[in-house]
Amino acid sequence: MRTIAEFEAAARERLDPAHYDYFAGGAQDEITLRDNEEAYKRLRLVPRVLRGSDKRDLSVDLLGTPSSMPILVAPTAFHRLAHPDGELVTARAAARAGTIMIVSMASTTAIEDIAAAAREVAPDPGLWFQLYLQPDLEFTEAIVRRAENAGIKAFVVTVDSPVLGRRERDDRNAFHDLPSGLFVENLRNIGENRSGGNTSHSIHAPATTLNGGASRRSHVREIVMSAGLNWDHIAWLRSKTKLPVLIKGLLHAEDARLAVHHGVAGIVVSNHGGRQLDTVPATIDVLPEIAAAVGGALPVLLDGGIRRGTDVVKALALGADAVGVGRPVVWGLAAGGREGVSEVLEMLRADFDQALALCGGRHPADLTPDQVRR
Ligand SMILES: Cc1cc2nc3c(=O)[nH]c(=O)nc-3n(C[C@H](O)[C@H](O)[C@H](O)COP(=O)(O)O)c2cc1C
Ligand SMILES: CC(C)CC(=O)C(=O)O
Repeated sequence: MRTIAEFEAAARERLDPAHYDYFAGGAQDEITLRDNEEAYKRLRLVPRVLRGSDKRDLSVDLLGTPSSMPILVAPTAFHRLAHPDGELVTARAAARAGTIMIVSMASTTAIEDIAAAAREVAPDPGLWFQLYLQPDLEFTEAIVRRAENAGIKAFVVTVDSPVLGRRERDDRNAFHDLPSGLFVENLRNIGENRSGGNTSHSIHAPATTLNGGASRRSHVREIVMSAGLNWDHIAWLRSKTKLPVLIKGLLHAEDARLAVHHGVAGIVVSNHGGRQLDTVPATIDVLPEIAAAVGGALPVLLDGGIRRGTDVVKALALGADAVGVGRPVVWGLAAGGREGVSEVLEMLRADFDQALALCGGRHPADLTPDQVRR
């Protein structure tokens, strides 16, 4: 396979149509979902020449976590819907690629098992952990401790989901529950026997379904999207961990300034792959103003719509330190398991390396805003 689109086609053939729709879909009219990719097609690259772009080095260091390339695995939920071994496979492939995997809190494999799988491949894998801060802060703190003990190196708090976006494909398919046997393993009650529990987890956990509401029989909690979150919760998390705390899902330059003010370690410019508020801008279109607001004070990551090496080049040139890929990894996983994820990551690496060379760069940091035109 030569492109991410070919991986998506192969994944679609293998997946249950409702699960394909869950992975592929976005909110409402999917305007932002499409625009994330379309926005890159509106931008043109202006290469520099005669700069000796041999001996390229794609590696970056992000808040103390080294990555072999500025292309990370964005957090996506429910990998066992795509492959029986789910996140174990994704983690091994990311570790083999030497890149950072941001593990979703809504993984269908426990963080301890994901970390162990990554360690089979690399002694010190770059695993970060995405958090939906739960209103039950004691419970949230317990998850934080679990992830720390598993050896993760940073927390990424998702802040674009005060309520869940309306995904009409899921409504049409009545896809609101994980199939029996699959659980959001990180939400099992701490100390609970992992083999216990037999009730499906509800995906569309409404904010009214509160802690422990999944079922009286099961001890797997529902994920709660809490609209009450504010900057104090970020301060709270920072007081509970020594690890870097990033926030994911901001699009407004003023929020980027506030992130700097509140001492977060880094930000991820993201619209959740067009799955939350529809009609928000493509992430690449707001990146320049956010990069300007941050002014280099902290690392800026971006995700949404990255499918080609040229997309990576454009994002780095416009101010991102690294990018995340969500669906491409899921397509690799569904189409070909560990080999599939590895192929997707290596395809993106090679594509980026070539585009970097053609732009006259040797290192991700060589790319500059004047190399991108609208
Ligand atoms: C199927 C799916 C599940 C996702 N689950 C999560 C999640 O659990 N936590 C989160 O912060 N973001 C989640 N995201 C958003 C991704 O982290 C990321 O922002 C988005 O997928 C990037 O866009 P891309 O898929 O075009 O690369 C999910 C995205 C998809 C497609
Ligand atoms: C558990 C879900 C809310 C995961 C998610 O963020 C998504 O599906 O976009």
